[in-house]
Parts: sequence; C-alpha cells; structure tokens
Amino acid sequence: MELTIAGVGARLGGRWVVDGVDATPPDGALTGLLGPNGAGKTTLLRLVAGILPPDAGAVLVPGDEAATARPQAAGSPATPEHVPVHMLDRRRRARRVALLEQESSATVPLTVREVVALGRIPFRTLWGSDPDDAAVDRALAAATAEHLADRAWSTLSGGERQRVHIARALAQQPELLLLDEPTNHLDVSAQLSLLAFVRDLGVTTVAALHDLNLAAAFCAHVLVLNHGRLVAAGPPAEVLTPELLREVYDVDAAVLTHPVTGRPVIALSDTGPDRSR
Ligand SMILES: Nc1ncnc2c1ncn2[C@@H]1O[C@H](COP(=O)(O)OP(=O)(O)OP(=O)(O)O)[C@@H](O)[C@H]1O
Repeated sequence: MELTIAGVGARLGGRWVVDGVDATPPDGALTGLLGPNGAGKTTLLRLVAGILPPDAGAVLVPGDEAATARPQAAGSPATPEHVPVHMLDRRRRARRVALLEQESSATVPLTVREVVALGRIPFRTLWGSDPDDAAVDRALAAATAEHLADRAWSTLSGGERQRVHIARALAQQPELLLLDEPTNHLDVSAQLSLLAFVRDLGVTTVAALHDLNLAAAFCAHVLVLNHGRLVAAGPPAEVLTPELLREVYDVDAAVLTHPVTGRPVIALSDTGPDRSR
C-alpha cells in the first residue's frame, strides 16, 4: 500500500508528542521506526493505523470506493485517490490495516486459534462465515505458532503470546502492517525468522524496533524519531552513522560492514558519555 505521512502531529497531555512528521515509507517493503524511549514511535504507529486522529496533517492511503465517494473536508490534503486513514470506516480500515500493539497482559478465555481468528472478523459474511477459512492456519504457520493452536491463551509464555499476536495481525492479510516492537520476548532465532518473514511478505510494513542491528539487517528504509520529530530517513547504511547515533541516543558507536551480508553492523561501546552520573 502506498503510504504518505504528511505533516502529521499529535498533541497529548498538552504537548506535541509527534510533531510535523513527513515520510513516505517504501511500498511493499519493511521500514524500521527507530528512536529512544518516549520519542513518539507508538504514537506515530497509532496515527498511521488511523486509530488516533491527528491534530495536524494527515496520513494518506489509497482510497477505496466508499472512501472516495465521501466528500472531502475543506483544506484536507487528500485527493480523491488518497484519503486520510482515520476517515476510513472501522470495518474497511480493519480489512486493510493491521496494528500489532505492544504486548497486552489481558487474559481472555480463548484458545490460540480463536485469538488468531479475531483477525478475520472484518472479513466475515453476514452469515458469520469466513470466505478464506484457511487464513487462520496460514497465519499460525507463518508465525511458527501452529503447535500452539489448541492451547488456552492464558497459559502461554511471553514469547508464545507474541507469536500469536503476530499470527492474528497476519490473519488480517493487511495491505499495511504496523508492528510495535514485534521482537519483544522472542528468542534470537525467532527474531530473525519473524523479520525475514515480514521483509519477504511484500506488504508495506512499519515496525518500531529498539534493536538497531535488527533494523540495519532487515529494513529497506528507516525513520528515526527524536522528541517527536523525524530527524533522519533513508536506507540504514545512509542513516545509521556514528554521528546520528550519538545525537539521538547519546552513545558511542562504530558502524562496521557485515562480512557476509554487507549490511551495517552497529558496535556499541561504553567509552562515550559518563553513565555513572
Ligand atoms: N495519552 C497520553 N497522554 C500524555 N502523554 C502521552 C500519552 N501517550 C503518550 N504520551 C507521551 O508521549 C511521548 C511519546 O510516547 P510514545 O509511547 O509514542 O513513545 P515511544 O517512542 O513509543 O516510546 P518507547 O520506546 O518507550 O515505547 C512519551 O513522552 C509519552 O509519555
């Protein structure tokens, strides 16, 4: 899905926590959303998902028939072909956009298969049947969670829950996939499998990541937020420089080249700022 983030901003608690962000994540590829704690990553994902209406600017996506038929608001940057995502009605948005939020600890009396099937609700017919009844099984397989299908959700470990959340988002077969720290709780092997899977999915994906090396290894493009503002955007090898890492994260880093993949590898050291203060 072609996605345009146009001057988008959100005011929460009396301040701009996302401030004038302009970005065009590449179509059909994995974009990493980076930045320190509190930089505004989750808030920007919620804006892009259309569940938080912006206080400035808009997030534009290609319109569908119903959306293009709707009259445009005065001053809206939307064209008939591109509509603000928060103006799509909920069901249509849910058929096109999936947001994997940070882990929730909710305990629901459902099996794993039932939790994943929640992702299919927007597609159900009037009679309650799913036009693609294999979608849940495919999503469970993609998230390497098939073996968990009949388990009670409440009995899963943190990493197992994360896989099931991912399966639910994949079951939606979204055109736009938004992931908030998807590698949380996953062991190293599962982290690599997940990001390789998402990278190769061919779906426009934006993932908030804290691990700079995972971002460097898997993302086609990265967006770096600091204090709510976009401070850098582009391919990881161009963006993740020692200067940028010092400015944004206040760390000393050497950026090396992986001997096999040619991707950037970030080697952090504690020789920089005095952390004992
Ligand atoms: N509802 C709210 N009311 C007031 N402030 C909020 C609200 N939601 C978020 N914030 C603040 O906005 C800032 C950005 O939060 P956000 O969760 O988007 O950051 P983040 O980059 O995802 O952080 P982290 O890496 O720690 O998850 C933070 O300072 C946070 O405290």
